[in-house]
Amino acid sequence: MNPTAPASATAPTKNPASTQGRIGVLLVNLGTPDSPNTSDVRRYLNEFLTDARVIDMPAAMRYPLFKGLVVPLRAPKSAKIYRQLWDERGSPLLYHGLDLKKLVQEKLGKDYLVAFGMRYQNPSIESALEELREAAVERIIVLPLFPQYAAASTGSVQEKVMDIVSRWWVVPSISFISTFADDPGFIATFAALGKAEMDKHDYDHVVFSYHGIPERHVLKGSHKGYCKLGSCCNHYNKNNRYCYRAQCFATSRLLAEALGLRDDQYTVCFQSRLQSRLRDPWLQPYADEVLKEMPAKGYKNVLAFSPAFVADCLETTIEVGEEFKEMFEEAGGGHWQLVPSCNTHPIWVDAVVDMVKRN
Ligand SMILES: C=CC1=C(C)c2cc3[nH]c(cc4nc(cc5[nH]c(cc1n2)c(C)c5CCC(=O)O)C(CCC(=O)O)=C4C)c(C)c3C=C
Ligand SMILES: [Fe+2]
Ligand SMILES: [Fe+2]
Repeated sequence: MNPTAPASATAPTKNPASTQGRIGVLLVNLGTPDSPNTSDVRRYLNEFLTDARVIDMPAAMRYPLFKGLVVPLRAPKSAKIYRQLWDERGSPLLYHGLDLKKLVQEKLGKDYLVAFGMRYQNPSIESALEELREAAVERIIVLPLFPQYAAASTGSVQEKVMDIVSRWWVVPSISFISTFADDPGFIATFAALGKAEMDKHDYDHVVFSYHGIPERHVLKGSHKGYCKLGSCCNHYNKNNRYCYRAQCFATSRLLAEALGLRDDQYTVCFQSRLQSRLRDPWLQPYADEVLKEMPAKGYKNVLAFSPAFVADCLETTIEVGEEFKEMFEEAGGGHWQLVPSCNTHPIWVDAVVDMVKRN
């Protein structure tokens, strides 16, 4: 060592500034078309239904079948329903997401930067992640806005995020909130929304209708073959934490408890199955079949929750709120009411903030 050399040449300069930056929060929902025009709906469905986590068949079959056949046939029909959904602010899934982002940012304050992206279409996950990268966030917490983990929803978001970030030269620390099926704040939000409806009307039965997925998807994710799609899903534990069916049952039990419902006062069912010629079974019972049988069982006034969604969208407002209502009334039912989703309910905003801070 040269004793005459200045200390600064050999020792690193002291850096008084901390390396600590803001924490990035990425909220992600599924996605929606840019407009309800058939061409935009077609582009959305093409991206959605060629995702290998949604349609889990070899690409050589998936592309010709879905891009070539299913989507061209489905797009005009879906566009018609999307036109029914669209309001002056556009697609509810999008504007509720952007509103939530703003409110969560306000509550989290300047130590956090909150971004919002969609798995399919816009704003893209790429653009949201780029916003966080530009701001040199210290780490990223990803919250896919699906209460119950499914490979087709949460898993797809995770894969997309990891794919993008893995191509960055500097890969930041990153963590995922993979399920919040039993989160107390999430349950408290739906309980409050449900109670508000129960105060307005007397109901003889409650329905918890979840987005369906193929049974195969559940079994593929079963830990060491634990899930048999039977009574195993009635208990939510470390062996089936990511079993979609067990999570839906756990959410329902907790909601029923919060609403003071006995076991015989509610029914769990699964909606929105994609009818395919392959006729693969989806999670059952199917919601449309369940609700048509209700009037004959004496359930004339039914309150319907859709707790697989934290924002109103096509699947809640149109499918449960309008199509199911019509089917129920045609089957002899009296009053059918959809409980609105969490959207920007203050308890939900606090729940998201809590989940982020706990992570
Ligand atoms: C709750 C999370 C969701 C899971 C799990 C999920 C699985 C899944 N979905 C399809 C097919 C379609 N879903 C569609 C709409 C849609 N799906 C979700 C969420 C989940 N899907 C949302 C939030 C929405 C609504 C988006 C909106 O813009 O409002 C559609 C498009 C509508 C239509 O044409 O009917 C399709 C198709 C499959 C095949 C699947 C699992 C394998
Ligand atoms: Fe879906
Ligand atoms: Fe299970």
